[in-house]
Amino acid sequence: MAVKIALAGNPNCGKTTLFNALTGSNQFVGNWPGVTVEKKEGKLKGHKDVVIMDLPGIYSLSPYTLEEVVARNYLIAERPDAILNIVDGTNIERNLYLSTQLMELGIPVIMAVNMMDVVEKSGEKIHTDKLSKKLGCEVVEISALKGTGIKEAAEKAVKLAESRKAAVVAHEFSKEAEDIIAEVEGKIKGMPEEQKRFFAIKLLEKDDKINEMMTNVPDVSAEIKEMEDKFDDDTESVITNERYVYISSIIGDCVTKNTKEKLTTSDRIDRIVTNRWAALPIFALVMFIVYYVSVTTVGALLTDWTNDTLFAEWIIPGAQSFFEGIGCADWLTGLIVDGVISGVGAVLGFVPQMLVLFIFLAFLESCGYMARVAFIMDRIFRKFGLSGKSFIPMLIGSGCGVPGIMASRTIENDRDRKMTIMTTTFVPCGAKLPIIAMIAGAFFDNSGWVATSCYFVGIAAIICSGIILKKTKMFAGDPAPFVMELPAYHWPTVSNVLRSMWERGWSFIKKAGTIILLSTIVLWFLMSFGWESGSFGMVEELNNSILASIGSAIAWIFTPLGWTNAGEGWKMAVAAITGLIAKENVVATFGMLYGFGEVAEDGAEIWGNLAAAMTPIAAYGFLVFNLLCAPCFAAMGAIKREMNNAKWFWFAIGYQCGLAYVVSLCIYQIGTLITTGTFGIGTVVAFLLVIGFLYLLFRPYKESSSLKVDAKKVVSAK
Ligand SMILES: Nc1nc2c(ncn2[C@@H]2O[C@H](COP(=O)(O)OP(=O)(O)OP(=O)(O)O)[C@@H](O)[C@H]2O)c(=O)[nH]1
Ligand SMILES: [Mg+2]
Repeated sequence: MAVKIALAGNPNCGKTTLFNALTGSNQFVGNWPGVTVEKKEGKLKGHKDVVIMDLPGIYSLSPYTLEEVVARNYLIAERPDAILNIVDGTNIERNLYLSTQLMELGIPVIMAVNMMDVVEKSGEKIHTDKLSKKLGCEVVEISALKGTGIKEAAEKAVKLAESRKAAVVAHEFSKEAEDIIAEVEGKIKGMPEEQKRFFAIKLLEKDDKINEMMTNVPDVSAEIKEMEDKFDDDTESVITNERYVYISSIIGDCVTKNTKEKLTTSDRIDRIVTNRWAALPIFALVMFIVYYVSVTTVGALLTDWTNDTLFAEWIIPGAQSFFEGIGCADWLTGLIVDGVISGVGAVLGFVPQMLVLFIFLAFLESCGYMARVAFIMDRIFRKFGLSGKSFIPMLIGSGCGVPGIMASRTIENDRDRKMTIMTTTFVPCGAKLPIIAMIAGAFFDNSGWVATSCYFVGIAAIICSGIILKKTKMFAGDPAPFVMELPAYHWPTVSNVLRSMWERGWSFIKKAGTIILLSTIVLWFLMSFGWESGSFGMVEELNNSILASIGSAIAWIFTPLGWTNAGEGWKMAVAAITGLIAKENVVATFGMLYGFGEVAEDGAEIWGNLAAAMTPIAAYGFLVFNLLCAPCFAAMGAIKREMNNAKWFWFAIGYQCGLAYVVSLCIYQIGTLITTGTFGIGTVVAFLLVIGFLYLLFRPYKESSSLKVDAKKVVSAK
């Protein structure tokens, strides 16, 4: 039978880093607490029958948020054969709080003190031998990042697990507390001796979920009362206090601190980047650089080469003549060249830009800056009644919306969580980058502000939605307090950054080879067949195709958004709809409908045809529509899972599409008024929408509105 070893520890102590190193997996690692939200299983390298389980980080075994519940339930209900307790060596005192709880579970524990590379640099000493004796478990020193000591730690954990010894608790609380715990233990029946302490303490703490995990629950109200009377405090605080007293009693012996207290580099950097005034401009600048470099400079050079030379000059003409040369049927050549290569190729052309973006994101995530951004944004969010915790899902969402939505699990408050799920995908994800780059290239001469503005349009949409939704009954309430420790900055290793980039880039390429390929094939059939001169068959004129009929049937919806030029509005409509399957499809659809391959043959600019189809204002509106409207199928699935309620799911999708439509309409109508002076019904509607929007944004909160009424009454009474 396989042996199961669970990695448990505080958030951000390096569990996933160790898990990846031990199992050869590629799970997501980031330098902030709360990265892992689901348990992940992997086989220990070199051991066929040893399963390692990566768990979300927890501060204690009293869970508050969804991902903490995952970790606790696994430890209690599935009982791994051993726990490898990862402890952050730079923060050992606080980490031991969880350790004392893990050791009460009755599962053999081995402790790995991680981040030893940092500890050694700081001049601190951890005496593992003493620690081991006091805690009654083996303690080893490791650095998950550098890979030192991890093999030994794993081997020891395997041995411990295989021994299947029951664990004994070595630490002790004060005599009074221990006596009461012993009384409760005595009342618990039908449970192995070594597990009793954990349940006894949880019963004393009045943990409301522990009853479900026990077959018969003894009545311990007398003991609770006894403890509360003796210590003059509630039981939970008493036990917490007992733990800390115990930890401080041993820590002096086990750790020799570096007495020279000096300002660490992290503190010095934080003085600048989290400065009240400089923080936001720095963040804006960082994001500008990220998007500027990835969309406009380095990324664009690579992408232009891939699009203009690789695809346009070599692959497409090459494939065309190859298939014609071997006498392939016309329709098949069409399918392959005008369908698959034009569609998938148009998407793949943007891969270099995406990889550059992913390198930046990986760097920002693993160096620790992203955690600061959440902290900075919290100051702003709080003013509007939002929690900065909502910002972490967004940061993750700038890579891909699916993990972004899942990261909402770290949010305790259910309303805030729902709101975050609804708004996270507003931030441009990797798959939206091709749309941004295409529009920036075709209409705005690759200007850097287009991409950066998209990022900030996304943030603005989140903040505005937050404010507006918070003022409705559904979401009213104070934001949950946001407490996040700021991890120390560190240089990410090159291999980690590259691995993270590749992981994301590869899943993107895989998508191009599956769902996007499939979409282009279906689209090609729809755009190549139709009714022409009274009979059904392959059409000469694109406007006679089935796709054109479908598109035209819905195109009127988007007429107010300006997607109408030259009667080609249906192409935009079709592109936006296919974008709901996967965002890259927008580019693939344009690639096919605007002849990604054909234009190139006469040497014209690759996206020249597209540029002629819309005004730049409408194009920007189109871009914003695609940023804000419902995300791809995968992300919609994630929304459905996380909401776990059909009504909420449809509300979220409806809200996203509605907002996208309104914003896009206002951009087009008001932008057109400014640039050309055209005024019409659409303009009036746009202004009314803006006024309505401003009203929703600035109307007082429910509580304060009642105050105002009172004030008026007072005035009139006079
Ligand atoms: N210097 C140093 N950094 C490390 C070490 N181990 C992990 N890290 C870094 O610590 C950060 C957190 O690592 P993760 O593996 O994501 O931590 P985790 O415990 O899985 O975090 P959660 O999933 O949030 O609970 C990352 O930036 C790692 O690169 C180490 O031994 N030394
Ligand atoms: Mg993790």
